Amino acid sequence: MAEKKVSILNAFKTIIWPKRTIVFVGLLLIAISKAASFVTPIASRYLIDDVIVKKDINMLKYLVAGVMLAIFVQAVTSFLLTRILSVQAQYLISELRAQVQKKVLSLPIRFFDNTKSGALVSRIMSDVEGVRNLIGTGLVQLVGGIITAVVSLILLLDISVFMTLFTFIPLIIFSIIALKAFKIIRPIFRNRGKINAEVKGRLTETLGGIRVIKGFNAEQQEQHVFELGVDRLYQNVKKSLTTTAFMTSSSIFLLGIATTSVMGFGGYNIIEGTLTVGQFVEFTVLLGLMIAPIVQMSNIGSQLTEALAGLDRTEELMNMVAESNEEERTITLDSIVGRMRFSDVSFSYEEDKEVLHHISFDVKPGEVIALVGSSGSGKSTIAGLAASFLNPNSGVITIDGQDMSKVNLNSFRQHLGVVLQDDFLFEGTIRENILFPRPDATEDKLLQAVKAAYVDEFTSRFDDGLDTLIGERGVKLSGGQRQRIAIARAVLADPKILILDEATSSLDTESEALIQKSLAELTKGRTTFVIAHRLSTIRKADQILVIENGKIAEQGTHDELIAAEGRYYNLFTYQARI
Ligand SMILES: Nc1ncnc2c1ncn2[C@@H]1O[C@H](COP(=O)(O)OP(=O)(O)OP(=O)(O)O)[C@@H](O)[C@H]1O
Repeated sequence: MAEKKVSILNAFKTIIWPKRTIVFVGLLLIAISKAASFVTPIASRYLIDDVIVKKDINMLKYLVAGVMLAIFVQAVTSFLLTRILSVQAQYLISELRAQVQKKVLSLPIRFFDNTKSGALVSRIMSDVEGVRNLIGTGLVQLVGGIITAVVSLILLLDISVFMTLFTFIPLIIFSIIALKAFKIIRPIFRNRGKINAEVKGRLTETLGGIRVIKGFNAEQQEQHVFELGVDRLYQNVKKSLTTTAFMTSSSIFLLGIATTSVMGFGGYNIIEGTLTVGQFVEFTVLLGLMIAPIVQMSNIGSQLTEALAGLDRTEELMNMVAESNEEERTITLDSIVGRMRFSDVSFSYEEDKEVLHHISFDVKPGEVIALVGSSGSGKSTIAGLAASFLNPNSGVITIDGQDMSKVNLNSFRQHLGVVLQDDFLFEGTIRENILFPRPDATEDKLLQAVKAAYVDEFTSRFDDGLDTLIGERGVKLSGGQRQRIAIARAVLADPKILILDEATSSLDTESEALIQKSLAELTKGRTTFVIAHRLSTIRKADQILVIENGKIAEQGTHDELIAAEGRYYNLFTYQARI
């Protein structure tokens, strides 16, 4: 994936500007809040110089009332800031997550072959959280901090130019160090997101493949891989911590110098009579008011940096090309009969490594076409092309005479159904799993599908029938039962074109018979591409393509191919893997 940085300008344009009203309200609130924060230090000068020295009770009342009011204003603005900005930021995060997920789902299958799903989960869920710091309190605090620092500076200069300059030099040095540090930290944060995603991705795979890991006694190996991953994460955090630690310690040192100067010069000026005690106290409190946001800014700065890094990655993803190009794919298929033709189709996953060479064949509507051949010969690739998951490098695939590369993918896929080897069932009830391609199907249709796939044969034995929970928290189903649910799902979807990857696992004869019967029901009247592993399926196919090394080695019906005594005959007679 190409590295691409979103400039702050870009983040401003796409995230902050559309929410300008809310950000403006936030800025207004922070300005009010900060203005109120100056009341206490100013009041403290009057308290010492006027109220205490001149014993002015009347003024004391005004001072106390003023300070109370200021504190009340600060409390209210702080509540509103969090309430308005943080809620808005969280809303934006959920909106962005939905957008990113939509984008991810629109990417071609090839993308998913090359990207860990754990990494994608982190892209969708974590990376967009940076918005919280842009729209939320981060940016506003930064602006608030700047306002406070500038106003304090003016007030400080008003009290004593000399003292201010002396305290200011260390602060300038600190700011320069902080800016340099951010430059170092930003790429570290960027990298952290990547490492996090990789480690999470591997962990998800480890947990998903626990049977294989335990089966091969490979826990140690996985532990090792994970330890390396968390160590990379640790090294990354360590690097950023070193920089932050350096920043913190230099801030302590430089601020110490500033404080010492204030003590020295302040004490001297009071003795000399050029500074009142009240002014001295005001100066000290104001200095604190100015320094606090500067120190805080280093924190906010790194938050903003992290936010921008996360958004960089989101932007990268959002710029990827979706599989369906609506401008090129202009043909809409409202209804189809299901005639498919491959004309001189070649395909390669990687450049210069062609895996299918000049494939041509015709499938009539409703025909079952069996793809057989040794492992790696290209059967799944042909099925992938027929399902529009892949696009040919050269040659043309047509559906009902229309060039598939010009057909709108959604309009084609509404006529498509897939039943794959390791079919995907998710947490939920059996009913939900069958209904998922057609959530609005009537109960009648659902029951028909359930019957056709012989799902009722086992659900009738469950107390909750079709509403039985499956998955982690539910009942565990056998391979054959899972397959039948997948078949029922396809029957309900009622596609015109069906891609069927027959399971290789052998089932007991009874299950096998039920699956065969339900498959016969499913393929009736549908153009079916079946990656066939069972003799019974192949025998019944209208057409068999024997694929070898990405080419069609033989083509015909079972009887024709047996009579020809060629490759198929050999596969068949030697009971090789077909
Ligand atoms: N995502 C991919 N990226 C790169 N090469 C791939 C990819 N998928 C498959 N291939 C290669 O393409 C060739 C054909 O693979 P394909 O999966 O179509 O074979 P198959 O006949 O279905 O095999 P099997 O019966 O083992 O599933 C193989 O050489 C394989 O290594």
